[in-house]
Amino acid sequence: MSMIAAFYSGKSILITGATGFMGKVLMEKLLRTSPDLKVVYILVRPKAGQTLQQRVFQILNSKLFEKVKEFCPNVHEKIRAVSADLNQNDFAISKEDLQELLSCTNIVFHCAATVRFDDNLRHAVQLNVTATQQLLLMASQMPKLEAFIHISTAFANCNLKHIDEVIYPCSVEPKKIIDSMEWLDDAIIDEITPKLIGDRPNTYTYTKALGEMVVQQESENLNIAIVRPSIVGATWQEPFPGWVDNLNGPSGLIIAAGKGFLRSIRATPMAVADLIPVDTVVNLTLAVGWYTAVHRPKSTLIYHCTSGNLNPCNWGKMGLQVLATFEKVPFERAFRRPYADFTTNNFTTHYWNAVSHRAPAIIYDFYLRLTGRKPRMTKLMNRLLRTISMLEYFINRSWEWSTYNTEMLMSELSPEDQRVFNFDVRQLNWLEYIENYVLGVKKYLLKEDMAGIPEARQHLRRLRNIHYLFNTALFLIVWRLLIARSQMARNVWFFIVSFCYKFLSYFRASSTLKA
Ligand SMILES: CCCCCCCCCCCCCCCCCCCCCCCCCC(=O)SCCNC(=O)CCNC(=O)[C@H](O)C(C)(C)COP(=O)(O)OP(=O)(O)OC[C@H]1O[C@@H](n2cnc3c(N)ncnc32)[C@H](O)[C@@H]1OP(=O)(O)O
Ligand SMILES: NC(=O)C1=CN([C@@H]2O[C@H](COP(=O)(O)OP(=O)(O)OC[C@H]3O[C@@H](n4cnc5c(N)ncnc54)[C@H](OP(=O)(O)O)[C@@H]3O)[C@@H](O)[C@H]2O)C=CC1
Repeated sequence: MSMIAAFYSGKSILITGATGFMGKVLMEKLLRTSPDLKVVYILVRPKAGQTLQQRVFQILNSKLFEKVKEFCPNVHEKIRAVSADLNQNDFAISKEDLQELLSCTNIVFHCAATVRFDDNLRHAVQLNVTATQQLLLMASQMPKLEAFIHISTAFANCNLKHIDEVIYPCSVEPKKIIDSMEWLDDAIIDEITPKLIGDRPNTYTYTKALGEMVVQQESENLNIAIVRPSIVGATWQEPFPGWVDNLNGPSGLIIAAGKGFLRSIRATPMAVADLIPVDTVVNLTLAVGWYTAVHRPKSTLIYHCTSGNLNPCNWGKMGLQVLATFEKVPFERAFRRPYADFTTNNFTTHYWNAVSHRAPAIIYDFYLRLTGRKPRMTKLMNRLLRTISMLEYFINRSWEWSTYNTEMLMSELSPEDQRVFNFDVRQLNWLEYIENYVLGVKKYLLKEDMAGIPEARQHLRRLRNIHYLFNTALFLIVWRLLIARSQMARNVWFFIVSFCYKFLSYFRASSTLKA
């Protein structure tokens, strides 16, 4: 019997960010392994014209939740969606709902965040710092609370090379930042943002670091732990391999490469690709919830959920395996044949951006215009290049994260828990994982049918022929222009033609003699 699964039975669990990538997998695993839990409260906001009930219905009826229903047929009754917007004061939760949450919650998993790298500081602070502070305040009024688990990121301190499982203070107190956001206007905030974030690459990593400081400040009153995952990728094993549902991390770039948009990217092939499967993060998070509640460690423990120090994979190996998988399972309706390479300096990056990204986009838009359609490729390509520029920071550096607490926790688990809540990334076979990841992107993100593979292959063959034809035509045009303008080109052309003529005459003469 799993001690962790038994621990969650009968419990009331509050999850923020349950509609997000990680939140969904967390909810799924909880319901599958502890179907006897009392209730899962999820804070949800209406979004994109959908009410919260519609959103929850859609999630629970998705492929991800198919297996859960075998173990927990009344899954709909176990989920209680509470209308809440973390951007609002007191989360805009109704009084009755708030009362129920305060009086019943046993465990809090705080996953909600803005993970956008380009968010303005005000919004990032609101969600990643102020909302965390407010949730902690709520938690401090929960008499039955046993543990509060905060999901941060291993990149909160990406300005350092070696990162320990400790909280590193930021130069300005989070409370001061929160206060200043109330009275500073947007223009001034934009101006001071670079100074505040310092040597971090974006507001996301900075506000996640501030969020950790807020958590630390409340840790005297609460039983808290922090989980810091690195780059969260598709599922490794559970509920099935390769599940992914958003473009974050490598997923968007896998699509861009598979569809032939992305042809080169500035990356360091030997830099560690610190990817971690989402089910591994969820297993660790649930184990941390159990350990924090049952063992009540004296201080706030931080757990790194990273792969680099235990089972490293680099971007070069990952890229090659991604490309190899495209050979086996091509994506449908590709723009160009999938081929991409890493560039390592500014000059080659600019060159390949111009030749492999911008030029084909301009040519394709010209073709769209000629055929009376609206050009769109240049715009799309510009957005892709902007996205890449924001991810580059993370694929050209390596970090070292210590994992003492994570390893300590692993050793505390019973063999059964180590199996059911496996977060031992040493068992991960990268090549198999990446292949399943690419397949998952095709099936669950692009919603492409495997039956369409022969047609996709045929489309790629057509693209190859167009490519050869285009290159030959281009060569002939350039050559023709050169011959018209340069004596040297004419001499070379004359030499080649006469050489071919002589060769053919010799060949013809020798075959006549033999006959
Ligand atoms: C040796 C030879 C081998 C050769 C091999 C060659 C290999 C070739 C194979 C390639 C694979 C191998 C390399 C993998 C490298 C992975 C790097 C990962 C680093 C991640 C580090 C994370 C560390 C921190 C982890 C954390 O702790 S946090 C979680 C991470 N957080 C994020 O990853 C948010 C990022 N995103 C945004 O910050 C916003 O997305 C924003 C970007 C501002 C746009 O924003 P915007 O343009 O305003 O609007 P959107 O609506 O968002 O998107 C607008 C348009 O961009 C598209 N699009 C959104 N996203 C992405 C995305 N990712 N990738 C691509 N496209 C994307 C979207 O499809 C939409 O297209 P459209 O609709 O126009 O067609
Ligand atoms: N993905 C990754 O690579 C990594 C993620 N993390 C951390 O893991 C956690 C989860 O990330 P992930 O699941 O990937 O992120 P997602 O963007 O997929 O999910 C974010 C969640 O936060 C919710 N949320 C955002 N704004 C609000 C709001 N105003 N009110 C209520 N809910 C809101 C979203 O709700 P809605 O659906 O309504 O938008 C969604 O459920 C985050 O704390 C992130 O920092 C850490 C390392 C890496």
